[in-house]
Amino acid sequence: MANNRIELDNVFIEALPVLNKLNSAGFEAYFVGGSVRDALLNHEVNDVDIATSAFPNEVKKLFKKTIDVGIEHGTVLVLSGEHSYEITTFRTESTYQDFRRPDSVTFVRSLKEDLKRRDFTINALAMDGDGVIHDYFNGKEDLNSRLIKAVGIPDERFNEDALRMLRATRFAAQLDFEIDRHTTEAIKKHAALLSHIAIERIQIEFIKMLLGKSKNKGLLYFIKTNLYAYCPGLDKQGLEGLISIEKPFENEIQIWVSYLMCSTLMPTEVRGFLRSWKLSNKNIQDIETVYMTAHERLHKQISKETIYKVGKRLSLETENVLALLKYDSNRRLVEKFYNDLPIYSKKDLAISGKDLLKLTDQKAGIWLGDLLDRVEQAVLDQEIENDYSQILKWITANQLIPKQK
Ligand SMILES: Nc1ccn([C@@H]2O[C@H](COP(=O)(O)OP(=O)(O)OP(=O)(O)O)[C@@H](O)[C@H]2O)c(=O)n1
Repeated sequence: MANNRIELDNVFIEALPVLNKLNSAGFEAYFVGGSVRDALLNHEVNDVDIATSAFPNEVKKLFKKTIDVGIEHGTVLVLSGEHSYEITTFRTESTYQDFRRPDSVTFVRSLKEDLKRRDFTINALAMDGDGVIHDYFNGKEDLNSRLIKAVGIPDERFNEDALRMLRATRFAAQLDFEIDRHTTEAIKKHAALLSHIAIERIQIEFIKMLLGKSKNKGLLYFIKTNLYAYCPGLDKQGLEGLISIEKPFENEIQIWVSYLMCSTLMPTEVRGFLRSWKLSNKNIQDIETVYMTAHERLHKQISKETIYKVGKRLSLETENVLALLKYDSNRRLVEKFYNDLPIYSKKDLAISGKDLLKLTDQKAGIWLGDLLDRVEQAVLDQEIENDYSQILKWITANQLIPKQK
């Protein structure tokens, strides 16, 4: 058992009196969930959750100070010294009607039954007061292999609570873990269920994912599994923009501004987008202020010509080019395209307006400007080379010279 036991950290030691009291009254009690996972990973543990075989009324009888925080789900908050602990009765979750949290729970006396209904094997670990780990679903092995794997059948876990799919990508980002293949497949299959989940819950996981030290790992799963398509207004370009930002994000405002700068959203659509994520008015105001300032600064710094050409090359609106140019890494990307351009302006075309007038014996008019625009686009799109005879051939083949009156 020695290698199955860990040295208890202070946060756990402080909570031992609570565990001991439950044990002395004849109940089982364990530390569960994220605290055990994090302790095994040698990560800092800030607060601990406790699961017990005692029913809520039995917990309430044992402790002097308790608050019913989620009694219908079996959770009682116990105040002990300077600390408070959520104590939840072992439970199974039976009826799921709407892919959200359980609408009816059954209290049970078995730890294994309780762990069985949890989302991922790495979150289905329990630890007793002696530091002994109780691991029924190979959670420790998955921690070692750095793998997020649903407990039991992934389809069932995601049908119980669709938010878990997003939690998987959040944990991938926070822990730098991969998501198990079957679990990933199940997420792809059930991604649409995310639309049943309240935006407030989605927002919390989305932000946690982006604050994760390996945000790109999470984002790549988020895109690959198509989960993003079921979050309000998110587009791939904006998310890919976030991937290209190398520096880790420090706060929520930074994340939203960066997303807006990279997405296809127009400035006029920004407020509606932020509202659809139910952000607070204060946050919306802060995000808009930073976003608009960034825009203005960009307008001043970058020549109109560059923006125009890059936009043409990438088939992007001016606003989006500005967004891409915001970050150094993106600047490099754009410069790459810019440097790859076959021409940098109409003046670089191998054929001129004068040439065309001479060749066609036509009078100058709107048609000439339109024609040069089309030639420019064809050359930028690399449909034809910037070569006098190739351009002429292309113009003739496409009958782009107006008939003489
Ligand atoms: N949709 C959910 C949410 C939570 N849990 C279980 O409840 C525990 C506690 O959940 P929560 O506090 O939301 O997350 P943690 O895993 O503790 O992670 P963190 O504290 O880092 O958010 C999880 O470990 C997991 O066992 C679950 O099975 N399904």
